[in-house]
Amino acid sequence: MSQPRFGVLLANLGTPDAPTPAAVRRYLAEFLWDERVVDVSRPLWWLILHGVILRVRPGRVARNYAAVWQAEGSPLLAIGRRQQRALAERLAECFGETIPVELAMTYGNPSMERAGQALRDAGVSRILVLPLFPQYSRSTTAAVFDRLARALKPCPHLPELRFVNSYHDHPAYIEALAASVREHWASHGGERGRLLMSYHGIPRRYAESGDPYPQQCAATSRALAEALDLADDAWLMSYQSRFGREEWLRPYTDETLQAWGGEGVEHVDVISPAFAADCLETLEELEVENRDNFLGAGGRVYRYIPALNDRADHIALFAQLVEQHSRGW
Ligand SMILES: C=CC1=C(C)c2cc3[nH]c(cc4nc(cc5[nH]c(cc1n2)c(C)c5CCC(=O)O)C(CCC(=O)O)=C4C)c(C)c3C=C
Ligand SMILES: [Fe+2]
Ligand SMILES: [Fe+2]
Repeated sequence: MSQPRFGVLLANLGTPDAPTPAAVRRYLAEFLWDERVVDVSRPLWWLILHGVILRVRPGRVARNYAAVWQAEGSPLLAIGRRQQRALAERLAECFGETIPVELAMTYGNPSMERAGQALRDAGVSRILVLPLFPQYSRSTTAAVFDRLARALKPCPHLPELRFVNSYHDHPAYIEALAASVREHWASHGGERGRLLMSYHGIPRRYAESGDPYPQQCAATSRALAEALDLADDAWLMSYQSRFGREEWLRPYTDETLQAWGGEGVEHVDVISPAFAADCLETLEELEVENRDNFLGAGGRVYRYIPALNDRADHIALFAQLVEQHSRGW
C-alpha cells in the first residue's frame, strides 16, 4: 500500500461519554482544569473546582445532556463522525486518492492519542490539523494545539504539521451560513425575523489581553449580514454561555432576547456561527433556555437555525481549507 500524501485531523472541543453525573464530572474536571480555558491561579482554582463546581454542576448539566442525547450518543460526537466520513469521501473525490481523516477531541474521547495513532497506522507522516472553530480563541484553538503537542510527546519522530488558525472570513464559510439562513426563511414561507447571531462567549479579560475572538466574530457577522443584504436594524451579534462571575463579552444573548421580547420584537431567528456542530450549547441553551427567555418576555416567534453540521456546503468548505493548506505536500 502506498503512503498517503498527508492526513487530516479534525479537532473539536469534547463532550462527556454519557449523560450521567459521573461522566460529566470526569469531562468537566479535565476541561475546566485547562489553563487555556480558566487561567485562575492553580491552588485557588483547584479548591473552587473540586470544592464547589464539580460537586454542584455535573448533576444539573447531566440532565441537560440527557435531554439532547441521541441514539448515536452526544450530538457533538455523532455530528463529528458524520463530518469525518463525509470529508474523507469528498477528499477522495477531489484528490483522486485516499486522504485519511481522523476526529479528535481536546477533552475526553476520541482522544488526540488515539487519532494520532490511527493516522500513524495509516502511514501518515504529514498532518493537517483543522480545529472546528471558525473564530480563533486561546480557549479553543490554542487548547487544540497544546493537547496535540502533549499527545505527540512520546513520539520520537514527529510528523510534519500544519495548523489552520481560523476561517472566520472564508468566502465558502460565509456563503454556507448565508445559504442556511436563506433555506430557513424559505422553509417558513419566506417569513423573516430579526436575526440574532449568537456566539459562545469568553471572559472580556481574554479579549483585552490579545485574544482576537471578538474581532473575528464581528468580521463573520458583518460578512454574513452583507451576504444576506440585511439592513443594520435587521440583525445583531451577541455572546452566550457565560460561566463564573467575571464580565464576559457583551451583549449577552439571554439579556438581548429578554429585552427584545419586552420591547415588542415579535419574531427572532437565531444562528450560532461559532459552532461547527450542534451541541449542548445550541440544542439546549439556544433551542430551549433562550426560547423561554424571549417568549417569556413577550416575543411571539422564536426559531433556531441549525449549525452547518454535515451540510454538503460545509463539507465542501472543509475540503477547500484542506486543499488550500496542503499545497506543496
Ligand atoms: C469556563 C470557561 C469557558 C470558556 C472560556 C469557553 C469557551 C468556548 N467554548 C466553546 C465551545 C463549546 N463549549 C461547550 C461547553 C462548555 N463550555 C464551558 C465553558 C467555557 N467555554 C462549559 C463549562 C461547557 C460544558 C457544559 C456546561 O457545563 O455548561 C461546548 C459543548 C460541548 C458538548 O458536549 O455539547 C462547545 C462546543 C467555544 C467556541 C468557546 C470560545 C470561543
Ligand atoms: Fe464552552
Ligand atoms: Fe451552556
